[in-house]
Amino acid sequence: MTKAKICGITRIEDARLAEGLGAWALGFILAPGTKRYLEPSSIRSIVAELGPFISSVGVFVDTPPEQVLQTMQRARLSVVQLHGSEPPEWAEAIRRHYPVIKVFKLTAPANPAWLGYPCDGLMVDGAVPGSGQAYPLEWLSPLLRHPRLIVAGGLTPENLQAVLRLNPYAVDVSSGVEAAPRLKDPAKLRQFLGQLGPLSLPEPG
Ligand SMILES: O=C(O)c1ccccc1NCC(=O)[C@H](O)[C@H](O)COP(=O)(O)O
Repeated sequence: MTKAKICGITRIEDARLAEGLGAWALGFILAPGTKRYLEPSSIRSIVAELGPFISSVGVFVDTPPEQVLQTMQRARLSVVQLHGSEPPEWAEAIRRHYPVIKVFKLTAPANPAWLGYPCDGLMVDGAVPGSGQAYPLEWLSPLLRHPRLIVAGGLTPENLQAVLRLNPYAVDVSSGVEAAPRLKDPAKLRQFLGQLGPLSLPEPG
């Protein structure tokens, strides 16, 4: 069953609602200067309010491994997402401490060589993160055999079903469930997460 990561969380109420609706993971943006950036101390306060079984993901862009590890500790996060052009050696260093999701941005069909990158989850995204930019789903074909493929980029409650037909490990969404940048829309969160998990299964018989 495909899982869901809700990214760009900045408020405790959005985190609680997403967790209550069955999200597998929440993403916190740690790339300074970007519009959903949140200070590690604020992330830590939100994470402290969550249950023990949800993954809290720190999203970094080209941050050196030592700094990633320090920030992860300060924010009390559990998974690292590398969203820039990080070399494989950086991922290997971080993986000694945390699971790593590596993101590749699609501007053309996916490159099968990405399957060899040392990571625990492989995410594909649109060209500009957090912008709602989509791409032709056929571009994912070379990666569909990855056991933990996470599909992101321009997802919304309306187009989610097309992606679910590909049966990825997880989907990731940010702007598609927002009322405005930094603020999740409760109705959109419900529409999105309601399509995943046992509640979306048809009634037996
Ligand atoms: O969301 C951001 O502002 C962001 C900034 C810098 C690096 C990564 C960022 N987001 C990462 C995500 O995982 C988003 O969920 C992903 O790009 C999909 O976004 P959207 O197309 O808006 O659903």
